[in-house]
Formats: sequence, C-alpha cells, structure tokens
Amino acid sequence: MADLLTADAVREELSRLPDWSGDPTGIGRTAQLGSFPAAIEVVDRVATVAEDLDHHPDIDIRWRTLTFRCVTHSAGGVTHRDIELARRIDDIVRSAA
Ligand SMILES: C[C@H](O)[C@H](O)[C@H]1CNC2=NC(N)=NC(=O)C2=N1
Repeated sequence: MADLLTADAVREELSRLPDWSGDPTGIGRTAQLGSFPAAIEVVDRVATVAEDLDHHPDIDIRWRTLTFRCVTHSAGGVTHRDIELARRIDDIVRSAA
C-alpha cells in the first residue's frame, strides 16, 4: 500500500499545484471548459489516464464545470499516487482549455 503523505508534505506538493487545494484527507480542483462536450472529452481522457495508472479520481460534472478529487481510498488519505494523478489531470485540462 502506498504511503500516506503528512500534512506538511501535502502542503509542499500543493505549492507546486496552484489549481489544487486540500489536506491529507484529499485534494481537489475545479475546471471550467468551453462547453459540455469539451468537459466530457476531458472526463474521457482522464478516464484513460486513470486506467493506465490504476488510480481513479472522484469526478463531479455540472454542465461545463468539472470537480476532481483525488484520494487513495485504500490508504485512507493522500499519497504520491494522488499527486501524480493531479499532475496528469492538469496536463489534460491545460491542453483542452
Ligand atoms: C484493485 C485496484 O488497484 C484498486 O481498487 C484501486 C483502483 N483505483 C483506486 N483509485 C483510488 N483513488 N483509490 C484507490 O484506493 C484505488 N484502488
């Protein structure tokens, strides 16, 4: 099982992920896309990455606004796998925006 990050470690990682906020219980960001289809395309691309990583975000879809939350459910908190997934989500959102 992946190691839980301490509160300090989560804070440090979040300082390099300016669109994300959170604490050791989970990290999240929202992203507003240009349209509902554009938002769904982002969800589809995130789904592919999540399968590759075998690590899956919680995703809330409201018209063209997406909210992603990353936490390692099996570990009960934030791990490096969530940080990696957050970076990959940022890459996808950046290329879609
Ligand atoms: C068997 C498989 O590796 C696990 O169920 C994975 C799948 N994706 C997951 N995603 C997240 N976010 N947390 C998990 O604990 C998790 N577990």
